[in-house]
Amino acid sequence: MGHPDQSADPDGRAQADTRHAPELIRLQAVLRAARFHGIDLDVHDFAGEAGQPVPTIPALARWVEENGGSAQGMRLQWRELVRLRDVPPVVLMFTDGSAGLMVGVDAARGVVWLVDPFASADTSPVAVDELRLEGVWTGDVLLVRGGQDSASREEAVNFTWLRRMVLGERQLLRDVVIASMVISVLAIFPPLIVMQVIDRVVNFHSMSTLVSLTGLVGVMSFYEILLTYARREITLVLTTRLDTRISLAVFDRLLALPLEFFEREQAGNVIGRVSAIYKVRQFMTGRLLGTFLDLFTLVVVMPFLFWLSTTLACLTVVAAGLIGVVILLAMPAVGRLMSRQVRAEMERSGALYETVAGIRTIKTLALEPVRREVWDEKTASVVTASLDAGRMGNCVATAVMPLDLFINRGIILIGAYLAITSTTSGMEAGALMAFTMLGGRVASPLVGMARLIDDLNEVRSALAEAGSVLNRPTETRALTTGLRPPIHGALAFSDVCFTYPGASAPALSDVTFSVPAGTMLGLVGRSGSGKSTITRLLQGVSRSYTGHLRLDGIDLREINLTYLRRSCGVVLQDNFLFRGTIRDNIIAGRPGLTLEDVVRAARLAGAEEFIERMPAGFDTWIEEGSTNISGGQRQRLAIARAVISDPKLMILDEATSALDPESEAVVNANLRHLARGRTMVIVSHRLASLVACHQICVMDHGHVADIGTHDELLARCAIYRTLWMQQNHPDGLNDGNGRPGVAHVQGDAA
Ligand SMILES: Nc1ncnc2c1ncn2[C@@H]1O[C@H](COP(=O)(O)OP(=O)(O)OP(=O)(O)O)[C@@H](O)[C@H]1O
Repeated sequence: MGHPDQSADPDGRAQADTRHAPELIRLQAVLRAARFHGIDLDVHDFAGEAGQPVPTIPALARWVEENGGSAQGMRLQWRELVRLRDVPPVVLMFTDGSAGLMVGVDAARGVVWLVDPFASADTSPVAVDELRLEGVWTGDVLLVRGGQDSASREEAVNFTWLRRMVLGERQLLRDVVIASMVISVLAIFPPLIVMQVIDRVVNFHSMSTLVSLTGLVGVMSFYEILLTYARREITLVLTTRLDTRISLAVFDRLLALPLEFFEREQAGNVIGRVSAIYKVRQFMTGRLLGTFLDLFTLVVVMPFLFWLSTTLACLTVVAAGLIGVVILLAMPAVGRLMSRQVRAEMERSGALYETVAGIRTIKTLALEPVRREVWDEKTASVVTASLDAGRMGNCVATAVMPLDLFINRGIILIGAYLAITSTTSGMEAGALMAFTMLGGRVASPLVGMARLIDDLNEVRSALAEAGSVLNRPTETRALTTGLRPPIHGALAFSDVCFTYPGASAPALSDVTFSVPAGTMLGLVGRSGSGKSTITRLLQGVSRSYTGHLRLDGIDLREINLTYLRRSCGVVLQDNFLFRGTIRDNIIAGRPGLTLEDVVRAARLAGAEEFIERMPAGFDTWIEEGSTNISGGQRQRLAIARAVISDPKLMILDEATSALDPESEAVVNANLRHLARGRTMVIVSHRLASLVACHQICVMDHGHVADIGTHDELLARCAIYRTLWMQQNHPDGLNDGNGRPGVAHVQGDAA
């Protein structure tokens, strides 16, 4: 975290405030550049890359893009930098991990004008020349641009979307096309040379012609090798870049889908359908590009074929055309079989995912035979579908084979016949050889085009599958727009009603209560009474409720969703820890947090003591599925992760329910420290852990049955009393306050 004393530095960083860590200066620079375009960024929304101490350009660009802007990283030389004359603030990355804002260029004087990202708006920029800048500048810049068209972020995933993705790589496409065209032209020469060898060298025993032809062959082969290498290399880069583009876009879209969607859909199914997009990518850069490039060969070779022999050229075209017709006729049937195969494969991968995800339950309940049966069934469907599709393909290939053989062999015979019989055709042995060498090249693009249309069926179904997930309404708008008020934590529900999509009964009906800032609210009630639903509404997971839900007087739906979720610390019953160190898990990619913050959060969560006992302390590695730590330790780490950003609102939904009594006691004891200065909403089945809450809200069938302190509820709420007695006096004895025992109360509650 060391930061050079920039006040002593005469360059552009001179103004940078020594109180800020370099990475914060970098974030602030991007934040100011974005503000110039009316994009409001929040440093807390920035998600750094694991293992990167300073914000990287891709992570910064993603931050801007997630908030509705667009950003592009570039590596520039000084002379290129001074050409960026009329662009708004440009972020220059510095070697120490900080950054500067370039607000102007004076090419005549050879200086750029820099400002310190933290300086006030009226601070004058500093002029920095090439020499001074080069001492600190990495050469990287980030260009931030204004409001990315939100429509393009929400654009449907279909052929137009894919075309836009592919055309995004225009330059590489152009290079591949040029290389292919030259290769196509070069392809004419070998047959020409063969023609010359046979007609001139062999027939006339001309050694000198052979020598010159050998030289020519050598030179051309060299160029062909070079060009083919270049084309392969460019195609490789093109494919990889396209893969990256598509991956990023698809993943962004997937993350923007609301949680409700993932809860409804089977995870394996979602993965299978989204992965279908790669079939499409494969098609675009494989078959489609290949056939497109082959077409150049066709354009170049065709006239040459007609020049060699019109009759043979016509016969070749007719045969290739017939192949195309056969394929087109078979296409609908093949298409249907292909879709069936795609669907069967997706269902099988869904079953595989489900088995791996639920392996613990499968093993514990000895469900292996059942899962095996499901797998066998799905595999059988895949096998049948692939066999059917394969057989159909085989039939088509066999049907076109005679035509294919005709092009490759029959043409030689007809050519030979023409050469022997016709005095006018003028076809010589060399020309016939050349023709047969080139004839195959004409057939393959024509056949390829027909197959292409055939493949389109498969691609269309794959794209439709991916689209059925990715084209659902996202929460992007809510995530990137809305207010970001300072949060104190006062909650108010008034007449809130909510029904889950597809459910017949409402989960919440006319819920009205309020929670003053900085107090603790306990939520109790029988299973299914709506407790978790209340916490979901608070986190903005479900937003289709009626009535009003206000946070500090502001309607929750007006608050930026990302900001709201970041401002809320949430601990659930089963918290997922990522593979990585304890420190990484607690920081969870939030910028600007130090080890001291991690230690403070761990202390608050009661986790410090057990972490320190671990061999590597905060650098202890957590395995996948947190198998190397206990349930209680995992919960405490989850609490530390939730409190590290000091949220003013915390939600604990059955956070201690799965813990043993000792771990629960430790966590509960810490809750009191934790609660200081924050609003806490605690859902718990164990009423004893809620006694200290300022208010306890008793839910019953989606209604608020009562709300009050523990003592008030014990005195007046039958449901609460029943639950309390069941947990604390299960023998049905009087609770010692002269209140009735459980048997009596149950009658009451009914
Ligand atoms: N994703 C969902 N889709 C449809 N209905 C749901 C969904 N989640 C919950 N419900 C229904 O909404 C009602 C309230 O559920 P909720 O999870 O809020 O209850 P709860 O009081 O938290 O229960 P528990 O104590 O068992 O966690 C229940 O009837 C439940 O069946």
